[in-house]
Amino acid sequence: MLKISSVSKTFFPGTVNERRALVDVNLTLDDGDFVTVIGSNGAGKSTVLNTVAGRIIQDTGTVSLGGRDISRLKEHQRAAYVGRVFQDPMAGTSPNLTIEENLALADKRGKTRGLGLGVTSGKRERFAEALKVLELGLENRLKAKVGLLSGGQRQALSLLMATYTQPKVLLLDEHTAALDPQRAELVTRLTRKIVEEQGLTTLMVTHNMNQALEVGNRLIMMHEGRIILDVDAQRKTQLRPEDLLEEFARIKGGVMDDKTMLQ
Ligand SMILES: Nc1ncnc2c1ncn2[C@@H]1O[C@H](COP(=O)(O)OP(=O)(O)OP(=O)(O)O)[C@@H](O)[C@H]1O
Repeated sequence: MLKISSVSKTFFPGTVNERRALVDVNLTLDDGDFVTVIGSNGAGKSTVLNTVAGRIIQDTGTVSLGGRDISRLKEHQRAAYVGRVFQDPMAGTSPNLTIEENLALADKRGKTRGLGLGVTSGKRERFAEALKVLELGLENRLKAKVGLLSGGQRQALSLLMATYTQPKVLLLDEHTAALDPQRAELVTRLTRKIVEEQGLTTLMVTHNMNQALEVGNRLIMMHEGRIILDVDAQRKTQLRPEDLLEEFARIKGGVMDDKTMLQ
């Protein structure tokens, strides 16, 4: 279970640049919950993910995973529990290393690092088996440098790497946004498959409302640092993107003018 309790975060407090990124955010995910997160620009979506990952430490409140308070753990100390995929396909992989070396890195995540990235034949077999899930034929290219892969292939590999050691929570930060529609579709399909097969507890930020409605078993909408809407699985199946825009306008008394929210 992931529990975010009364978390607030203000950047540059007391200055002209003060930004209240999170205001008393409460969110509990049961094991296996797959929650999509939407909201206007600057709503606090990435900051929520950053506080779970430990990249940002909240001012007040706590974050706990499986009943353990991880609030004060540094990002690298949470690496064993938290998998993350970013928007940039280049961010999750090392271009100068081969596919199998990248997977060896993923395999070591959160463990004490040894010196080299020695890939034994046993490991190689396991990597090849895992790569088959992606249906991209990468299992036949274990010794290819990752820098040679396309953006979509790299993002699929990033996803596999982020989930390789079955993290307690998976954080997806607009991880399909930089891909063309076909590749985005592929990575979305793989995401559903991997999350479902491993029963991963997942938070996925997206600007694509169709994707937010189609994927996962719950949806939250954020605005100005707060969760303003929380939709369960059943209600989610009945909603259309237009309904979300209407909900936003109803709650905030304004119009969602972010074009990207209309995708
Ligand atoms: N590291 C930081 N330093 C200073 N301000 C930050 C930092 N990270 C976020 N902010 C500010 O906090 C607020 C929330 O930002 P956040 O990135 O969480 O929004 P978001 O919902 O992910 O937005 P977007 O959809 O535009 O990516 C914004 O006002 C942003 O400028």
